Amino acid sequence: MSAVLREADGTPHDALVRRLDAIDWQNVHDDLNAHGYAVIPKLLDATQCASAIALYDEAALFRSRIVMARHGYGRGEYQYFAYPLPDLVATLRTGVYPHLAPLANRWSQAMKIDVQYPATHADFVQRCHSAGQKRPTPLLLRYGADDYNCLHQDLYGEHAFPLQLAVLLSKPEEDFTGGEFVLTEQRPRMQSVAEVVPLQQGDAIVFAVHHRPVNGSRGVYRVNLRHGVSRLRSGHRHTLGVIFHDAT
Ligand SMILES: O=C(O)CCC(=O)C(=O)O
Ligand SMILES: [Fe+2]
Repeated sequence: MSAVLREADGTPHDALVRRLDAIDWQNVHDDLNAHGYAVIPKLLDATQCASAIALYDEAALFRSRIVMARHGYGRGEYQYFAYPLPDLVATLRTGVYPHLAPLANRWSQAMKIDVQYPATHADFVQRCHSAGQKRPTPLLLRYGADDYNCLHQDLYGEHAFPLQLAVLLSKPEEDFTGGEFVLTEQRPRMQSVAEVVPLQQGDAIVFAVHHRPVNGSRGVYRVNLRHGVSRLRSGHRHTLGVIFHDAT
């Protein structure tokens, strides 16, 4: 291959940045406004998914490992990355954030929450660090047969970015069965609604961490979201989770 071609192809980092730039973010915002989540098909290719799964066994990359059953979180395990984050994770975190911050700000205003988010992730994470939230929260999750993830919210301190991202790294029906991504919405004085989100390998889901605004007949109200994973019937399932705020 000629040097010119190599330059044009660029590094894996460049490829992911180009992929992020090609996304129709208005469409992502529209889906988030309508449903509280948006799917970005094929955010990562099969090679990127395989490299991300392989990171799980590199203990030095992580700051802690959680066995979910020990805490009543479900069954399965996950590990939080340490700083510095691996390239792929850092690129996703800093590359996706600026596309979501404008929507986060509109949601704040709609819900009359007195918080605005800066345009860059560097500035937002600086805010977290100044408040003592210094530990990185991106994580890799690993589930086997009969494992599941209880409905939860990834809040780790006073500062919380209202949207997060998860990428399914494994192939449904081939690598695992069952293990569906589930979201619930608790509406004021009403019963909760559940939604199962079908994902393919490499698909990302962007979803509300905690609250989102919904337009009702008497103005905007707040719904409370939780997410989790239904029980795997067989196989292994890996996910990469990207949360934008750091933890205390
Ligand atoms: O494994 C999943 O799909 C859910 C992961 C999760 O809870 C997260 O990324 O915060
Ligand atoms: Fe989560």
